[in-house]
Amino acid sequence: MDLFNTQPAQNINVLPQGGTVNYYGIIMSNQQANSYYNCLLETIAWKNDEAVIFGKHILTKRKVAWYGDLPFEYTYSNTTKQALPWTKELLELKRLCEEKTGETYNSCLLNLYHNGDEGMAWHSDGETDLKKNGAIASVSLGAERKFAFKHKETKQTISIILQHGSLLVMKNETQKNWLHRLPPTKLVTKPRVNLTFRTIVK
Ligand SMILES: O=C(O)CCC(=O)C(=O)O
Ligand SMILES: [Fe+2]
Repeated sequence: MDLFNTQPAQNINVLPQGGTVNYYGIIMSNQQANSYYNCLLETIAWKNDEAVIFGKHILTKRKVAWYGDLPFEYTYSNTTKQALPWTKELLELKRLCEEKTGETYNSCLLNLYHNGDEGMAWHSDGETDLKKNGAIASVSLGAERKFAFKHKETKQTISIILQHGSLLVMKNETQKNWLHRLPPTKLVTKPRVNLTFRTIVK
């Protein structure tokens, strides 16, 4: 028994209603987290994210990558990407998430935020080829960042700090009822890598 555990318990829902978000806290040793962080920075096929906004092609500062079991096509921000085959480290992290959450995943979207200038605006992960109400497992490596939820109707907001080597899971009706974002901040000068393991249905 961990008498001095200061993390919220993983079976506690961070959301008060309309969805389930479990924060598991740090799920690996600091050494493991450092080594995944360094390795992913070097081995992932990072690309500036392409988005189409009002018909204009733009490149975001944040970098992204998309991996999966099959060369799935994945459309978001009005552009289509094709999944690359898993790397050794991504498969290890996928299995760790599956073991911790009791769910399975077949794809992973990675984000690289170079510093606090880069973030992600309010959205929900409701793309049509994602499994409806499927779990999304989010692993954070590198700089600690704030992550926030906003209820679509009540506008209630909840925020949480995502630590180096931590796991957060969003499931059930979270995407239907809540938006989430990674707010930009002047306080963070170091990179953060985020991996979201998802289930694509075709
Ligand atoms: O960087 C994060 O923690 C969240 C990323 C996210 O919401 C997404 O990729 O859909
Ligand atoms: Fe998201």
